[in-house]
Amino acid sequence: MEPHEQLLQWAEAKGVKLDGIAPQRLPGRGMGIVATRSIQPDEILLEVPARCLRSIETVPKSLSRRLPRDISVHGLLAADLALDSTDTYAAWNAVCPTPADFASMPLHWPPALQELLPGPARALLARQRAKVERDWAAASKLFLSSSSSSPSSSSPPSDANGDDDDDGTEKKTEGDATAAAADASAKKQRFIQAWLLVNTRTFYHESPRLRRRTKEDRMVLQPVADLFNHAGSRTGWCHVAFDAASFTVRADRRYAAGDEVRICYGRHGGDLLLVEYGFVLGGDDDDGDESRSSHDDDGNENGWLEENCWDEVGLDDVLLPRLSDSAKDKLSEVGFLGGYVLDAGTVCYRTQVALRALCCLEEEWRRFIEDGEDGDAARQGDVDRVFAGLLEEYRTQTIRKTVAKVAAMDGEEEGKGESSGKNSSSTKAQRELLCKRWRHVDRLVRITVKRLKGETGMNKTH
Ligand SMILES: C[S@@+](CC[C@H](N)C(=O)[O-])C[C@H]1O[C@@H](n2cnc3c(N)ncnc32)[C@H](O)[C@@H]1O
Repeated sequence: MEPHEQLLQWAEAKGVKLDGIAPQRLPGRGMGIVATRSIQPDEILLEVPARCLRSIETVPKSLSRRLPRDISVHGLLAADLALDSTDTYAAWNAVCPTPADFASMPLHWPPALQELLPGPARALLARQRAKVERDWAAASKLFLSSSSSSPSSSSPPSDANGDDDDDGTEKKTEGDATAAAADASAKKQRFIQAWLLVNTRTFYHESPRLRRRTKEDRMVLQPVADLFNHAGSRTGWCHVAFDAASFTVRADRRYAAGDEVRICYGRHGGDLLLVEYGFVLGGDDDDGDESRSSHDDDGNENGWLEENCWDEVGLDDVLLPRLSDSAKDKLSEVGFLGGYVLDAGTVCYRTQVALRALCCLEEEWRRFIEDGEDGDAARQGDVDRVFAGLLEEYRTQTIRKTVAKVAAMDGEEEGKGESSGKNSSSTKAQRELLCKRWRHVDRLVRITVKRLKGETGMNKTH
């Protein structure tokens, strides 16, 4: 029997109900959920009773009492996943991604490649790393203490894949510094693997205990529901809801047998999806060739943006280096320094403010902030021209050069990093993912340049 069939057997015995759907392996997406018959809008496709959740409530006391009281729920669940040596969740663990599957996560990329991520993705990665390190700092004592291998059993822990090569207790007593360092590193890697599982598979939930936590930390794991992939279109994803008794997933529309059924992880742009989930949505058939006129350029319904309608491009790297120190001070005073973005249809108001700090007189700039964009229509054309120039330069000087640099990198050089995916095929996949992300950035920038040049003013902000 396939692991996902065993998971279903285990989950259904615990009260999980699937109706008209089943897990299936899908090319390029790992596991996913597909319709097994035609489905009508509003049908309940999945019910996961609260007793099946893996949560702060299910972490054994033998583990939680040995961790700091203020450890995040994320850290606690990761420690539980990494150190659980019982077979309670064996059927569930067997369908979870392996460390090799997580080679696509930028956290595991070689530093040379991480440095070439778009600015917002680099910032997200730095925040993610800080969270991992904070949680590891809280959990590491337990992992590294000699008797800590398995708080809930006397046998050594095994990870989700049965890759049980960790005999930490013995190594530590050898007094061998090298072996101890390798052991510590392996334990940290195991923790990070579990941390990423939690990061990519949890659902927002509220229980009395979770309500005492920050919103960001109100997370639970649920079996089977964690096999739904993400849809980034405005429509075309099922509704997920919970109450005290259960989670339910309800069909948003009709599905034919064989259609993939997805949910929406949130209104996430491409940088976030890449850093937090390790994938990039949307086609990749565009090499930036200006001579080809693609319907995608207008972001119309059939284009690539349909697949990730919430995609956006961070512009801090475009604008901040252009601003003088005094312009930055002024922007900072009014709360508009940084955080500049554009999407397929709009350029954010913060960007408009920063652009005027670049190319308008101070009184015009102040009037714009006070009156909003409508008070400044006469200057909009000049601002658009300057902005289009900056974006075109960004395309030639940053985007294209970065894509060329990534394409020219070879796996051996990258392998010097601390990547978990050191073999050349995984680093090639990492490079392709990064290039794909940059090509999407390029397309959004190109769409904006066209609009700036083709219209008298940018009348949309967000
Ligand atoms: C909650 S899991 C979904 C199930 C997952 N595909 C699996 O094999 O277990 C989230 C992960 O699925 C993958 N994923 C989700 N949506 C995707 C999509 N639209 N395209 C490609 N990969 C996707 C990413 O690797 C993400 O980190």
